[in-house]
Amino acid sequence: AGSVFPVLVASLFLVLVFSIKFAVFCLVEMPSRDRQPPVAGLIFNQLIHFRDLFDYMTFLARKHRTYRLIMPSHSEIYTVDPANVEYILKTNFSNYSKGEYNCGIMRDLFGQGIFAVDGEKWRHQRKLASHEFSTRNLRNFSSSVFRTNAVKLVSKVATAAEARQPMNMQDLLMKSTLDSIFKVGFGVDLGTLSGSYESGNKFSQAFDDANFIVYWRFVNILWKVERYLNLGQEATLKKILKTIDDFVFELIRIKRDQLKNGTVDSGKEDILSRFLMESEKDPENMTDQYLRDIILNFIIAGKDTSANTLTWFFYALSKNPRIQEKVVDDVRKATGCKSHTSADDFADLLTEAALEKMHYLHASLTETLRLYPAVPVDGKSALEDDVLPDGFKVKKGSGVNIAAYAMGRMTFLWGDDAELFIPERWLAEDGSFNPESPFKFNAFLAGPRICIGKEFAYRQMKIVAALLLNSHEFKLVDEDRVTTYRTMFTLHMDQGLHVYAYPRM
Ligand code: HEM
Repeated sequence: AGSVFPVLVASLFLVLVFSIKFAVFCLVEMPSRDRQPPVAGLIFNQLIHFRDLFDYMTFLARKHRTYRLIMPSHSEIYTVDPANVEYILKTNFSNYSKGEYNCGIMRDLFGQGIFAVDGEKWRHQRKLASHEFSTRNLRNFSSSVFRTNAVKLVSKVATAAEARQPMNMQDLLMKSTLDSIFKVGFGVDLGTLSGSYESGNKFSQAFDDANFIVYWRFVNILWKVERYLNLGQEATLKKILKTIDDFVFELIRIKRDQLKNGTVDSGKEDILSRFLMESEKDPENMTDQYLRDIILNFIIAGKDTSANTLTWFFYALSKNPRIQEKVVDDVRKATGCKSHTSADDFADLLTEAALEKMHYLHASLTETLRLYPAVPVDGKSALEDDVLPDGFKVKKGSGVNIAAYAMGRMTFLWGDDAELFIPERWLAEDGSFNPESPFKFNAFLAGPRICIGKEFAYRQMKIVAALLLNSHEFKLVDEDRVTTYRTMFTLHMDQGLHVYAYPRM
């Protein structure tokens, strides 16, 4: 109790300072309209609304397309204006970096990995990763891994369907995508879906918990004090990070041994092996610690995003049986498969050409990302004073956030039916997919830091969705249950997605 007291005093003091600052803003700055974005509140408001944070941002964005929240050290600006988004992500890219504020929060988990660095470190990793993702080798290898793992997933679902048992699809999808990313990224069969590898499951749970606790720091301005005193969530995080680190360093050790013994197949080197070979040329910079960071960033990039999107996709389809049937028609037409086929046979039909023909499935996944973007908010920091296209000033050091979740719900962007799930909005008259500007639909962001894995993710999601839907029909266990997210970096469904599956003819 003794160590809690200083935190309590510090909190009260900060609340007092904040309240005075806020009063000064309201009384002095607001009426004079210095053309900074309107103040929508204090960062404390986000603390109160932490559980429904992204909906709270949506609520504020309906009032002001660009607004700011006041913090002790700086303002955090939020925008849903596509012109601003284009300006921040592309036109004046060099003025909007991740910044020390965001990177400082993320460092314990993400280290010096691509998500949490700027400048030279970012350029180096971006170049290496972009090269990897563009190779035909990786495309072929990853597609075959996706097919193999999706067939295993169908078999899990079939077992539950036969026993008429409900299943948590989010859990199964998370395990399946984690297995895929480990195989493609690091050449390792983790086997979390089959439950064959206990430490893989422990690692996965630790990773999700760390994602949640680190995100909490964005609203808990006392996190550094708590970390220093080793209290509460910060004490838990410390333990979790140890589990994560032990696991990843062991992985690096195994891969280094494999490389030394020449047991890596040179035609199919996974991404980690390539980074390791790179590290031999540059051992001073590419230390084990740096490799650990690259690996963790890669996992969060590749596991949570695709699994979260698929989870919301199955949720939307279970809510809309008509759309579910249309997706099944689409995948069967594209593969030339007239009725039920075994998962193994159907997987062979999922060639790149067939996947490209699946316009309705592509539209449904994109509609999912519009309403449930896997990365719901993306934060940058202004290096210099600036003025956004909507005329609002940005002060040096301000946070600038692109609120993708809120953007997907704006009627001024998507029309009065913005909150409804309508894949058809993405289709041209001839049924082909019609993309939107990446500054309006920004689930993958845009500009020089656009997601590297976009094509990879669509390919994976299409293979998994096609195989599952060709074999089973999905219905929610409880139609009336309120479904929401767990606030963190990625849009996890809170409490999972519980469905029944029925074999499809
Ligand atoms: C539905 C799936 C996905 C979505 C919605 C998505 C979205 C995003 C977003 C919003 C960012 C920007 C994050 C930021 O700057 O803070 C990003 C970056 C990135 N994504 Fe994805 N992503 C997906 C899948 C993947 C996959 C499967 C991979 C790789 C296996 C991947 C690799 C990356 C990488 C390496 C970056 C960092 C790019 C940079 O900073 O230059 N993503 N992604």
